[in-house]
Amino acid sequence: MAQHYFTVTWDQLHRDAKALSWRLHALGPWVGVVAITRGGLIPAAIIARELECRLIETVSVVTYDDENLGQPQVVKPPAAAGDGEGWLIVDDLVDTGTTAKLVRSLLPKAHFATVYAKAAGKPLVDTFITEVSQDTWILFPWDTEPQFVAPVARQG
Ligand SMILES: O=P(O)(O)OC[C@H]1O[C@H](OP(=O)(O)OP(=O)(O)O)[C@H](O)[C@@H]1O
Ligand SMILES: Nc1nc2[nH]cnc2c(=O)[nH]1
Ligand SMILES: [Mg+2]
Repeated sequence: MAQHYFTVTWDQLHRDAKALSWRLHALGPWVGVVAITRGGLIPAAIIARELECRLIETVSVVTYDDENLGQPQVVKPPAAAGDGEGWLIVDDLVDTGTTAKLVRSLLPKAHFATVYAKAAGKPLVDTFITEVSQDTWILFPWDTEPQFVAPVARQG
C-alpha cells in the first residue's frame, strides 16, 4: 500500500487537464487523441474539447488490481491510429511507466501526455503537468466520495 494519498477533486482535475491542453495546443496540430482506458478517458475528453479535436481512439490496458501492480494486459488495441504519427496519447498518470512502455510500443510515433507523473515513469512521458512523489497513491474523483470524518479531538 502507498504511504501517502493525494486526493484530486473534479475541479483540480479539470484545472490540471486544461493546463495540459495549453501545452499540447502549442505542440499541435494533432490528427486525433488516443485515450488509454479507463483512467485516460476523462482527461482525454477535457483535452479533446480544448483542442477542438473530434477524432478519439481508445486503447485499453489493465495493469493494476486496486493498488497492486501486475502484468499489463491489452484488452483492446488501438484500431485506427497506425504507427501513432500525429496522434496524441492521453492517460491520467504514469507511475512505474509499465502501461506507457507498452502503449508506446503499439504507437511508437505518437506524443505521450499525462496529467500526473511519478519519477519512475517520467522518462516515458513527453508532456505532463504535475509531479507526484513515488510513494504517493493518487485518488481520482471517480474513486472517492465525500464522507463524514470524526473531529480531531476524537481521533487517537
Ligand atoms: O505507470 P504504471 O505503473 O503502468 O501505472 C499507470 C497506469 O495505471 C492506471 O491504470 P489501471 O491499470 O489501474 O487501469 P484503469 O485505467 O482502467 O483504472 C493508470 O490509469 C495508468 O494507466
Ligand atoms: N488511481 C491511481 N491509479 C494508479 N495506477 C498506478 N498508480 C496509480 C495511482 O497513484 N493512482
Ligand atoms: Mg489506466
